[in-house]
Amino acid sequence: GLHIAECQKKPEDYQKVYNAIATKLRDEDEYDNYIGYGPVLLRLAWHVSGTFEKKDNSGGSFGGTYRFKKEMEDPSNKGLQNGFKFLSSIQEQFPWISHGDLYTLAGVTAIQEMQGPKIPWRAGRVDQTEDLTPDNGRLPDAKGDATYVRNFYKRMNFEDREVVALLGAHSLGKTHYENSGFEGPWGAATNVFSNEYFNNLINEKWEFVKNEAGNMQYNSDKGFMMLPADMALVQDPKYLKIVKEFAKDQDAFFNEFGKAFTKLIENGIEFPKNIKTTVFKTLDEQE
Ligand code: HEM
Ligand SMILES: Nc1cccc2nccn12
Repeated sequence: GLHIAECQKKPEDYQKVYNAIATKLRDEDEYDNYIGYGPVLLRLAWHVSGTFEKKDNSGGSFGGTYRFKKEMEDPSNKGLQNGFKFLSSIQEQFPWISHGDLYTLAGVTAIQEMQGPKIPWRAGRVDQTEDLTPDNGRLPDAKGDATYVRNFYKRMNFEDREVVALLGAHSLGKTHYENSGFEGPWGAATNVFSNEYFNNLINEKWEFVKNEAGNMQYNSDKGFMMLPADMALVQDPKYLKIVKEFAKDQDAFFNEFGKAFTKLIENGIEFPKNIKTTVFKTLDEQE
């Protein structure tokens, strides 16, 4: 059955955690050739939530099971240990926060501090025991085509528009051979949230090439790259229509992403009425 959220702390307590993560993001800006920790924290929040299986309500962000070996060492999670290590000092400073709340709050902080949309967030995830750790293999394959991507996200109750919006997060950070067998973009990696990904999909001239790890990927002459699963969004007519809309209208993209990301990090959890939604202030808004 659904997990019921439980929370004893107040919204201002979580704003303190947000501020500690946001301050550390600013201080430790050299990570990954000065991309910073934003993208990898966002990917961590997505990966701990993307294990959700609606059929038996297993996986998902509630239990914080990423902290256990089986999930941390899932090949799909390679590289996320950098995000986990970044959060260890935050965990020490706020020992009362559950792991699921910490990982998802860190993803929200990363998005907002990278000038992305506001992401409504609720506390109350409760650490579960190791036996509830979901098996490896629940996260999507980068080689998937549009049919694969559409079917994959059905497992988490996401429709086309939500899927296209969520993939817009690929305007951030980069791929690394040592993590996933894909590499790039070169020089153009960013840490500012935008709809650039959609404009690149449409406007760049793409070449489908075998990379140095033996995997096929799309490269553009401007140094951008796309995964096969990215390119699926312009190969499928229904996805393409939404890509074109988000390429033109950044607000529409931001709006859709904000809703879909909250849904992603809350999948499988029931929040009692007394647990209020928090919209955190960015550091800039508090200065
Ligand atoms: C079809 C679905 C998806 C696939 C196949 C996919 C695959 C990948 C791969 C292979 C990487 C490179 C990892 C590395 O080499 O370090 C990556 C990076 C990334 N992904 Fe996705 N992803 C998907 C959906 C998402 C979603 C839904 C989000 C967030 C909402 C997301 C956020 C990110 C971010 C921020 C990075 C950059 C990480 C960094 O720079 O360290 N991805 N993704
Ligand atoms: N930055 C980034 C990360 C992951 C996938 C991806 N595709 C295009 C760009 N991109």
